[in-house]
Amino acid sequence: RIRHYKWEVKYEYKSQDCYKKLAITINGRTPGPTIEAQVNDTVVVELKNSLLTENVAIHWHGIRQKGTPWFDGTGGVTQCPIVPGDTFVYKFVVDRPGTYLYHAHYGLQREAGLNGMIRVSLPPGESEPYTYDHDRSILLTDWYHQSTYEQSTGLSSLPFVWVGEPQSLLIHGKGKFDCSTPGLKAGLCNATNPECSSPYVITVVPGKTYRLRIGSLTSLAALSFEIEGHNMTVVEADGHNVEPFVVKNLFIYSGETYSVLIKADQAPTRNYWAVSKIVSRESTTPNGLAIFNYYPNHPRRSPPTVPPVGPAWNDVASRLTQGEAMKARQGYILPPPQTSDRVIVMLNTQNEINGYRRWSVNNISYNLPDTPYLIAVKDRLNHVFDQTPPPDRYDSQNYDIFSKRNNTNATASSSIYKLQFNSTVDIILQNANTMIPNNSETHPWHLHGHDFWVIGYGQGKFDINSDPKKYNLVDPIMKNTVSVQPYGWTALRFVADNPGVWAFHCHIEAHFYLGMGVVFEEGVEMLGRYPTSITGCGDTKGYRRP
Ligand SMILES: O=C1O[C@H]([C@@H](O)CO)C(O)=C1O
Repeated sequence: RIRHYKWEVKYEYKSQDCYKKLAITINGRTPGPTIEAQVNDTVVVELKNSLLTENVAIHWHGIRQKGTPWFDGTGGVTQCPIVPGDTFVYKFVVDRPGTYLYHAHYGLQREAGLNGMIRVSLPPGESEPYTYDHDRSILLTDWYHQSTYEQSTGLSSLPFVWVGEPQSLLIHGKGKFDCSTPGLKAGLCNATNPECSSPYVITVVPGKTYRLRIGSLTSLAALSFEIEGHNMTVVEADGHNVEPFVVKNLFIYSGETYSVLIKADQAPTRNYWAVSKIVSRESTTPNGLAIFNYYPNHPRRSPPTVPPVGPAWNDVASRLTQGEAMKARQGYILPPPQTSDRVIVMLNTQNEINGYRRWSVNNISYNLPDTPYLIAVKDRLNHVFDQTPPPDRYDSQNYDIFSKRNNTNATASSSIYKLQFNSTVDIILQNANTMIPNNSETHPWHLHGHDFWVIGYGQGKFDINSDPKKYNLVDPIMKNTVSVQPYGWTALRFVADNPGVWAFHCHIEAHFYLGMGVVFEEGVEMLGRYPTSITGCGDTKGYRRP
């Protein structure tokens, strides 16, 4: 079946958290409409760019794009961005059930609210290995009052201006900023604006079980999500069934999705709080609040209690515990290849290059070329990006991940990793100290075009001789996004079996913008003709294929 969507993307003033700001909307909404499809449906999105002065591209996060790498929606990697006034047609098959996301993948546009969810259901007659009465989806985001222009200018300026902590946390597009905050410009914040005056409501019928699909597309924040007084049983992560485990609060990083089962089994005479809270950074941002409404109580009736405070922001151990608790569900285990053909260790560092603040992988900070790689590789336009391959290792013997380093030899580059088609690749993401003493951050890494097995986590420096012996090669979960904890490492394995060019990057929007990512290429020579709609920029202006 074809699922056809017609979307218009434009800037509009929105007051998601009572503060008026220019948001990017789809058909007037942020989050945009949820794409609902069944396994093996073809999704067609006809996207009109009405941003007037700005390009756009949309990435279908978690959809592997088998056979359609040109519709991955990654500006500079898989397509030329869509110029103002143009309509671009994305067309791809959703080949697996589960919960996925979509969002802008151009500049910092995700920050402005261009995001939404994708829900792929099983074909009729097939069922999930768990039962529930109703299915609901919520998207968690953080929200800044500055525009993408102000943010991106600050990030690429001397002196460096960091985006700072978000002003609000939104639950499915709704939040509440305190309009009595001193220093606000008159007329911008209006606590009685109907767009924000009541929180998001999840209505439940007492006694019923809900599958709640939770996605995070924060720009920066790692979150803890909880529903007062209710346990959650995690059953799905990034489209894969997990061996069920119960949590009081769910840690969720930007780019991840989870399904949890929640039974409405508490006193039905009242409502409860649903809370999102920033973890892994010491943030001043107030918690996001929604109402978990027990029918027939009034949906706007505030719960009689104070919202739960959630875990401490710096409780790394609990976050690692959740990661380790996640295993592929019995009966749904796809064991990884037991050995790999190549191991790439990626040291994540914050650097300065010519005085400019950047993030790097093995001392290389990523710069996108003007001509998308997919076209450049397919048509052998070797001059459009750096041809020296990036390194598979950093100098781990002499690098102290626990101390502040200047990393003066970091450089910017547009080089890419060429992977042998069908080879098995291990990636070890190694975290380190930032340029601030005694500070290391959390980074969610997202891989396009593939799922990977999460085969190991650890604290401190990864030891290539002993740590691989501890890998879980029996029942590891597959995901498309995984976190790397402060001063820790995460190991993942994937098979390079999807012809195309694929970004792999930190999902913190400002970090990718500052170079924290790499690009993999595999099997592009096997691809047929790409659609000409992806050309038009860099060396492909007025282009005829060689
Ligand atoms: O890239 C970043 O810069 C700031 C800080 O390190 C310097 O202001 C921060 O928290 C980041 O994640």
